[in-house]
Amino acid sequence: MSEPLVDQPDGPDGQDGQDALNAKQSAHNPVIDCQGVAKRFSEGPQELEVLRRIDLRVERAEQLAVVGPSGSGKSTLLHILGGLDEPSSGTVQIAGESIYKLGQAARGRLRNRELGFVYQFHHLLPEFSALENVAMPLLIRRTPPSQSRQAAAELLERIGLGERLEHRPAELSGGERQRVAIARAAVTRPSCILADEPTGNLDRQTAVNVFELLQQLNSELGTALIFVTHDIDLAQRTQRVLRIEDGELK
Ligand SMILES: Nc1ncnc2c1ncn2[C@@H]1O[C@H](COP(=O)(O)OP(=O)(O)OP(=O)(O)O)[C@@H](O)[C@H]1O
Repeated sequence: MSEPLVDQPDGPDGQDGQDALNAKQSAHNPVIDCQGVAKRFSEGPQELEVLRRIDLRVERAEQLAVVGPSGSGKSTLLHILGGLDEPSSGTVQIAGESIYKLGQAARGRLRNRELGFVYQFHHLLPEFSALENVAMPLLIRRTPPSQSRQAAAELLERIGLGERLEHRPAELSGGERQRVAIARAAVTRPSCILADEPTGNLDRQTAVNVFELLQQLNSELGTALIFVTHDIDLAQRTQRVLRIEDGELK
């Protein structure tokens, strides 16, 4: 996947004001509304239909898990919902805006405003400290550096990493790295965090801790959560569990 983890700023001056207006107007829409989505991949002469007839509304502050066998299309669905991979057909609205009708720059801004992403592997920048990694999405939005660092420090302290601000990823445990990655996704106060097997690489207790952090952000900040997982126990602890089977949501 070639999309950056955090979107680069672009667009003419004055765009920030337009984006703020859009954000205000869209606050009453579902976070994500996906209708009639299908996804086909071409494999030489053959076509692989991974998803078909997917209808899904994710409301503000909702939490849901997506489960299904390996290769059933969970990650593909998450990428489509997150504006990272265009569906073959169907529509995806994020905060009321049809993301795939937008150009790349506006699409990036909408993603940056509304969504945060967490992956199985943390994808933190190795040469930067935990604090700098978490501040990065704010700096990219042109938030002043002192304000970005303060917001990052406050969030890291809130999630129990106040003693690790200056540590680089290599100096953190696997669970700590993943918590930093979650803080990076949450620091912009997105409407929704899309998490693709965020606990897949962790031991049981660390996985539970990381999952509970996502739930804490959901309840304290009202951030909706879409959680792709193979872990049925954790999935059952979310409000709603969706299963992908034969390319459809059950
Ligand atoms: N870019 C692509 N080109 C061709 N086929 C693809 C592409 N991306 C995914 N696929 C295929 O789509 C199917 C679904 O893949 P996906 O990664 O969404 O499954 P998944 O449910 O997330 O699997 P896992 O649980 O193993 O991570 C697989 O058969 C995969 O090979």
